[in-house]
Amino acid sequence: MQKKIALIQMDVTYGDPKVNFARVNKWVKDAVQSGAEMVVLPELWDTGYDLKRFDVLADKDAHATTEFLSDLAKQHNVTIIGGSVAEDSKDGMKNTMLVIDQNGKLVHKYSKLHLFQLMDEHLHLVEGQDEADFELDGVPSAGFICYDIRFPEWLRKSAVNGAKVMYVVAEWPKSRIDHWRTLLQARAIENQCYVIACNRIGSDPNNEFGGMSLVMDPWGEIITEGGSEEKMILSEIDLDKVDEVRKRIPIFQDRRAEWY
Ligand SMILES: NC(=O)CCC(=O)C(=O)O
Repeated sequence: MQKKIALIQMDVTYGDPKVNFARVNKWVKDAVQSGAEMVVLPELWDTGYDLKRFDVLADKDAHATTEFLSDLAKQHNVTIIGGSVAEDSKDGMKNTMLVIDQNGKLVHKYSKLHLFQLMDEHLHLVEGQDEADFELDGVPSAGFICYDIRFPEWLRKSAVNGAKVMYVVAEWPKSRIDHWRTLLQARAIENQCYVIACNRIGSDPNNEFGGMSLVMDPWGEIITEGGSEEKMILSEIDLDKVDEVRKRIPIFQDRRAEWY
């Protein structure tokens, strides 16, 4: 099974959802015109890290953002890994990933589990209480948000549950972009799955972001990499490769979970 994917390595205007909605509208249209069947957006594409103003900016229960992405998905018959958005939930503010199928149905909602203290998330957000796993077009998949990739046990859980594709959405600063690449490669190799990772570009008052969005195959080879400009990265994945790699080195049979 093959799939054509567009990663939107976009700039995000700090604290201005209206401008960012218009941007995403155009990017999704361009991606579909280029033949993409799936579009992946970065972390907090609607507000950026304007956490201090989440009380006025965050979307109540992510209703408006879900509706916006759902309309786009239906209109263009495309699946959207909707990055993450600022959600004003009943439990508090969350950094929430939305996954929408090509019929506009919300198939998965995941709020970031690991809050990143270096960017003050712990002061403004509450952590999610969701599983990372979901099924999309019959493919076992999982979604993670940025700092989550530093917790291999969290991604491993999804691989053990059967995930063949892991989506990662991020606002990862340029200053640690080597960590980004290395961690993603390790997650792909150790879990023998595709890693599809979309990072933003541009800057906000506190950080310059690094781009380098990428698609990594289950052998850990980079199929496509985004560099450091604002752009759409088109890539194709072949899911049969996951089974081939898992057969060649059968780590899921060989692991001795009773020892660790
Ligand atoms: N937005 C994030 O979670 C950033 C994580 C990050 O930069 C890291 O080094 O980890």
